Amino acid sequence: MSQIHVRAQSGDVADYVLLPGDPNRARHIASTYLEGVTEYTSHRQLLGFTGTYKGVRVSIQTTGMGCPSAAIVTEELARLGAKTLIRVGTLGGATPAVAPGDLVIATAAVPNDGTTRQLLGGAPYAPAASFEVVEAAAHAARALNAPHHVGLVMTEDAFYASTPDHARLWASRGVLGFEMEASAIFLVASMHGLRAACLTACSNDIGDPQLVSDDVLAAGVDRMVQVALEAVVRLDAADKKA
Ligand SMILES: O=P(O)(O)O[C@H]1O[C@H](CO)[C@@H](O)[C@H]1O
Ligand SMILES: O=c1cc[nH]c(=O)[nH]1
Repeated sequence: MSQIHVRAQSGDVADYVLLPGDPNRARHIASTYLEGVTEYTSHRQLLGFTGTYKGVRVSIQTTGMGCPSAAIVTEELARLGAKTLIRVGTLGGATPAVAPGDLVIATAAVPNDGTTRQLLGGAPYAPAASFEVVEAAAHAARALNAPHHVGLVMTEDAFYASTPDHARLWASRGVLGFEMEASAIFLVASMHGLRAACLTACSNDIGDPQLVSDDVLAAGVDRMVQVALEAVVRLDAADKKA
């Protein structure tokens, strides 16, 4: 049955779904990396595409920005039958150790957002990525020689509230960077028994809205997408054996 926002039918969406925030990134991934692509939705610019990568059926579904939109999309993808969700986003680095264009593979997301607070009724909870997907992504990053970090991110609502002091405080607690969707995707995926992960390319230093140069960011985004797609191939092979 078609959903309210992700206007697709069961069967339109693949088991494996990549989740960019940005619709232009969704179109870029679909047109650059997938074969036999169909666009199954464009409602509200939450563009969705399905095709194949190395013979594996994969969808690319835009989440929009922020947890409210990402939670809606995750919920509706679960209802449409998706099984494994991998966010492919950008993040503000919390520490100079995360260089422009570097890949960050989140193990969990500190939930500094209102959507997970509402869903949890204020109960403490640790929104975490699925170990199997993190492992597959880390393996793919090593195989592709993609500079990468594996660890915590913070998910927040207020893009312009972040300051260098806030970033340094959270970096001292192990946070690698800041983004705006992972906590909601992890929680809603867990509530539906789905696997989820979050890969991000570093687009800027936190507190500095100036993005890294277009070519450095584009190269980082493309490395991230290749890592995500190779992780899907690895997961699919393991899933078929299980
Ligand atoms: O590049 P995307 O995937 O949109 O991710 C990041 O960029 C947006 C903010 O500029 C937020 O959505 C944040 O999470
Ligand atoms: O949430 C985000 C994403 C990218 N860069 C930031 O500074 N914050």
